[in-house]
Amino acid sequence: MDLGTSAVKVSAVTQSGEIIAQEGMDFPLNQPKPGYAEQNPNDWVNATTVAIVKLILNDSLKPEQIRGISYSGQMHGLVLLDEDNKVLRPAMLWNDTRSTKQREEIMAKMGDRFVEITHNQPLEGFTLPKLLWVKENQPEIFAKAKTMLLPKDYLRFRMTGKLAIDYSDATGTVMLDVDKQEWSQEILDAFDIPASLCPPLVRSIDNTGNIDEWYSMYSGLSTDTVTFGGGADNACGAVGAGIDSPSKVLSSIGTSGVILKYEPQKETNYNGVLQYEDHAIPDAYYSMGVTLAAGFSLSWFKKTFAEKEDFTEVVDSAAKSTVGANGLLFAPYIVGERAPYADADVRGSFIGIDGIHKRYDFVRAVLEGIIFSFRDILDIYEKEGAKFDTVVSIGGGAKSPLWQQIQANIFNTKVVSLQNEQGPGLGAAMLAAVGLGWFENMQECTKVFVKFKDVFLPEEDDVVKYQKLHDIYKQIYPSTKQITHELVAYRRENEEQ
Ligand SMILES: Nc1ncnc2c1ncn2[C@@H]1O[C@H](COP(=O)(O)OP(=O)(O)O)[C@@H](O)[C@H]1O
Ligand SMILES: O=C(CO)[C@@H](O)[C@H](O)COP(=O)(O)O
Repeated sequence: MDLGTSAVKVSAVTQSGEIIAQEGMDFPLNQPKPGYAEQNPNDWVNATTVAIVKLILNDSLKPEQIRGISYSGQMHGLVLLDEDNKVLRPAMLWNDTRSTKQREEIMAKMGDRFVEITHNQPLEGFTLPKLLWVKENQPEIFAKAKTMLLPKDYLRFRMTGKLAIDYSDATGTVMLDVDKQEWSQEILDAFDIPASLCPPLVRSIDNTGNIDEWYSMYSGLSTDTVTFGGGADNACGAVGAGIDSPSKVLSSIGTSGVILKYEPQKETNYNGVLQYEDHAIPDAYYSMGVTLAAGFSLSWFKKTFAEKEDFTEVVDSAAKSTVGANGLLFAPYIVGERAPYADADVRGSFIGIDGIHKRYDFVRAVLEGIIFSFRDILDIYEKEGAKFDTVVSIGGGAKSPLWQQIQANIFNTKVVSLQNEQGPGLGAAMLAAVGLGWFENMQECTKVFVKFKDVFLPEEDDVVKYQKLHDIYKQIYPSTKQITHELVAYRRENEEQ
């Protein structure tokens, strides 16, 4: 099960790694104020159940055939439960950036020590600043909170009645001591958070209990089906895309965008410039830079300017434009940014709008701007000495061959796609396959499950043009930071009146 931000996607995968059926269901994202991003955890459960029922009824999957279930989940989102395990407030998601004050307080109190423990900066997107926001702004809810879960862990809880979190999602809370691999008592003490809020830690391949009677009745699943720990969606995406060495890089275009590198050693620390997380693969790690609005920028554009049209046709229209969209650039900071600029209040821009531009130039600029932002992350890795020979492209954005060719040209590296762009869902299934004992380890499972499809090679002339355009693109952030901050402040003042 891949619990994304736009939808849940449930895939049925055989012992030889064939995806034999896939069902999904969308759910809404609520943005009631600037910087807020929330979802109702019950929407995740209902949407997942509808997808499971469709698998059983439409795809004729027999419940007793389903041996194991594992989970890939949107990261960092805060779900708070009371003493009866009832949801206390809407989940605050990874792209909710209201907690700048709390982020600053964490740094003021713990500074470099925080980065030493967690290998991360306490950015607004992560769970701890959100928890502190609730503590400060909704003390009556914080007082009632008995358990904190991340999105996929809430889903698992509703299916099994058991509380657990895997290490890859636990690092994303920035409350885990990465060196000790346990909840950081030092951080919990510093911010007066009861340790009992933190659920038990499990490995991604660990058995987390069978489907319980209630969920079996509700969904039609069998109580013989076993669940497994699962992982953060980017960890699972990397597993499903076969990112098993530091020379391959993952490019994921979901709601967010991610450039991710496999890290064999725990000791690596990017001092919070890039995220550093426990992997879903036991005893491995990964680092990544996140563009907050990748697929989200494209979906916003489509919803706003081409609502009734077919998604693929709108994306394909970008082929009518040129490299550089006839001199139009787009910066995808439409909900703020995380990497390389950790700035919750910057906003996006189209730069260079000309009377000759057509809508397809804007579409092209959106596709290119998102990949320029990915290029910024690759630049950080290359400065650190990394050398990549292959980019594996996953996520909804990987449905577009044009977008993958643009990636090959902007990255000046070979891009390959998967037979099914559902990397995180496949990765989750691989965790269940290893958990069930079908394979000795993740490496053995990768050999059978991960299958590549198309290859996109860099085209020399376009590579040169994109290098020039990226140099221009890099000027957008420093040139627009102040202006866009003032516009966000203006909006806040006016919405508060
Ligand atoms: N046909 C398409 N071509 C390119 N991109 C697409 C297409 N359809 C959807 N997308 C993009 O895929 C994104 C969703 O990707 P997905 O991996 O499902 O996200 P999530 O896991 O966050 O729910 C959307 O935001 C959209 O921009
Ligand atoms: O915040 C992050 C990673 O740190 C995001 O990547 C979320 O994990 C959401 O993923 P998608 O819904 O875009 O797949």
